[in-house]
Amino acid sequence: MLEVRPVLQVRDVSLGFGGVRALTEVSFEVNKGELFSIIGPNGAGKTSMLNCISGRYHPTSGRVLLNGRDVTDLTPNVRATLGLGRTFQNLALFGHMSVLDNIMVGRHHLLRNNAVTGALYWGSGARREELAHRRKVEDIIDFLEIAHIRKAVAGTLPYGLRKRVELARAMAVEPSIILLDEPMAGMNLEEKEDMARYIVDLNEEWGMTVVMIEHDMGVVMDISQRVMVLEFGRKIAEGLPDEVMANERVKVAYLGIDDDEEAAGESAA
Ligand SMILES: Nc1ncnc2c1ncn2[C@@H]1O[C@H](COP(=O)(O)OP(=O)(O)OP(=O)(O)O)[C@@H](O)[C@H]1O
Repeated sequence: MLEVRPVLQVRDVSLGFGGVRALTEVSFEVNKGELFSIIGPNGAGKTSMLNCISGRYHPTSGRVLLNGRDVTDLTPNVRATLGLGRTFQNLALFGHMSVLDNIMVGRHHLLRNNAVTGALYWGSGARREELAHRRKVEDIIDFLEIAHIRKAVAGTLPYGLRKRVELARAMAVEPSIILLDEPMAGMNLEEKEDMARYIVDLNEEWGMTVVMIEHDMGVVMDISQRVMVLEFGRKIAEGLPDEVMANERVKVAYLGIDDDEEAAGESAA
């Protein structure tokens, strides 16, 4: 039987900033094709965890494995070449560049022929490669329905569209897993619904493995296949959305609902 290897394995990851323990021995795995969300109250360690996975932070202890390979000591750029894509909580687009150029930047490391060889051998391999890249980028543009703004300067676009362009750029890397840091933050309801649909399609139609941090609980519970809950840097629950919602510790820690208190309140009334 074929072994199903997780795309992402996080093993006993701890992270400290001076006296602050941002993460304490957190372990979890994400399988190919999953849409996995990390939730928790403010300061629970969600962004710290995403940064440990992407390589922006290095865990004080513990390991991070990508497609079975230990990447703990590798830089974010090397992790990107190994199939890790990400978007940021605060947008990280090149504001002065066009939408198309922003997306092409995402594909830069995939270009085998660089500018010099491309100039020398234009008309052969480099040209074919360039065309293949353009086609891939066009697929992404079609998928995210941003064809009408391809030439627009990224910095001039409304926030919701800039978030979509950022997703396009992350997709352009052709990652085996994509990390989404609060993809709906700052969006209105309509923009949120659109983004949720793109994420679900990305997962279901493109088969992309997704790890998402998101504060909007409704969206998280609607679209995630599995959810992990952090509190004070520790994992307090992991499972199907319904299981997590029903978990007593989660209700108290995250939602501020205590069933015992509720029952006591009802019987006193
Ligand atoms: N660069 C840093 N330097 C010092 N402390 C940090 C740093 N980054 C995070 N922390 C601390 O680590 C803890 C976890 O923070 P983190 O931002 O990971 O939580 P979070 O769950 O993402 O919070 P939020 O939902 O508010 O974004 C917090 O106590 C935070 O103050």
